Amino acid sequence: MSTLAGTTTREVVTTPLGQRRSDLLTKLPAEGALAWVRGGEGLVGWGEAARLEVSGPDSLAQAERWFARWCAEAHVVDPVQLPGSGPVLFGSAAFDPERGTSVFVVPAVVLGRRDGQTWVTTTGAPDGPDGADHEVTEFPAQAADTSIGRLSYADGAVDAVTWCGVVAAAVERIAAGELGKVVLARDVLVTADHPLDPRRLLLRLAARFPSCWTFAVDGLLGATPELLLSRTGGVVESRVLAGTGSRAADPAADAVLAEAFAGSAKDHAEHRYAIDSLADALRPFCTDLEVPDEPSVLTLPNVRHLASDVRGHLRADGPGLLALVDAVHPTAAVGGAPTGAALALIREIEGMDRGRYAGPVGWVDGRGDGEFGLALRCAELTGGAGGAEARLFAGCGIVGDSDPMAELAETQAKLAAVQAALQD
Ligand SMILES: C=C(O[C@H]1C=CC=C(C(=O)O)[C@@H]1O)C(=O)O
Repeated sequence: MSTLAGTTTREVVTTPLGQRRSDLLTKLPAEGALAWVRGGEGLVGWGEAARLEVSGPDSLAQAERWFARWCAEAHVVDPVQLPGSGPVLFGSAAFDPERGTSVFVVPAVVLGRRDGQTWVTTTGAPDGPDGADHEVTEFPAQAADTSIGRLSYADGAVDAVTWCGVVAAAVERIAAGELGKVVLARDVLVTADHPLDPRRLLLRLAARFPSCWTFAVDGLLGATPELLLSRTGGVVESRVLAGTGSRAADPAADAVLAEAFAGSAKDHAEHRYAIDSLADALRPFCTDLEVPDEPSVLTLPNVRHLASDVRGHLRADGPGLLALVDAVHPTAAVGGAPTGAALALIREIEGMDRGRYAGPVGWVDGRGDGEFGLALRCAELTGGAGGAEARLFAGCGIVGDSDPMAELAETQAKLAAVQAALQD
């Protein structure tokens, strides 16, 4: 299904706003918030100039063609000429496009900041209500601080005990030689007394996880530490994560955990699968690809991860960013290895519809620059506008020596990222 709003020539006008410091996320309205922000820079958007919902194996390719046609019919005024200025498409793709629906939105208004420069882009019919005069106002501060009251949690598709059994079954299948790694996930349901304001969640996540990418697309909100792929001109970059260690409040205990984690053979094995899958899929499109020999440790408030930053130069005839995302997804950070066997096992035993969790989420502009992360550490607001319900997700890489109880504890530590942001 696809809808292309507006039949008249579109006017896409980017206006420089100079050096502003105010928080981009505070500009968002409560309805239809779109965001991709890290360290105070990035893009926020609202309103819909066009929207595409698509499912099936060629969803990302369809979205790429659709946005190219949309841009070709637009009259663009863009004196800023930075990645993210001019026409922008936000997207949140299903983890498994054969089972889920991917959502793409061209916002009516985008507020962007990069390298200290701020701009606003408005899209609409010439002289229409969403035209270049659109006011960018700040919402009242209390909107982000409004209490949501008590939170109550319930099992998602699979309860915790059953999920441990699912992990044990996966370990047996790995031991039988069917595959090397599979990522298994679970969800929990949360209901609040009062409506969940997406801006409240986004502001709290961005403040607590400044090294992560805080995102919102069509009711899926989170702060992901994992960059699937970015493209800036001919340069592609990725931050591959896999392998997770716990944190302790006491500094001495935390140092002990950090040392054990850095030397953990199990976590290094999990990481190797993920980095190999990304590098193998990306290399054919690149003239060169720098892949670190050893991962580094990324420390977050709730967990620590093994991380590898990959960088390459695209071949001149390379495809667009959405096609590249399609080529690399799912890496073994969210699927497994080999990919086909892992996806088949996830469909067979996970017992949950992932929807857009663990799928690519981010943005692409009319030049083909953009950033897509993996939708991790996230909540899907399920109650509609003004709703007080959400689904939270977390998954873990399972290898031959995984212990189901330890993996359950790992999902709990990952879920804590959004839970802390929800709590008063
Ligand atoms: C699948 C998730 O995390 C991935 C990213 C980092 C570390 C992971 C791990 O150690 O299992 C996962 O591969 C999730 O957070 O839901």
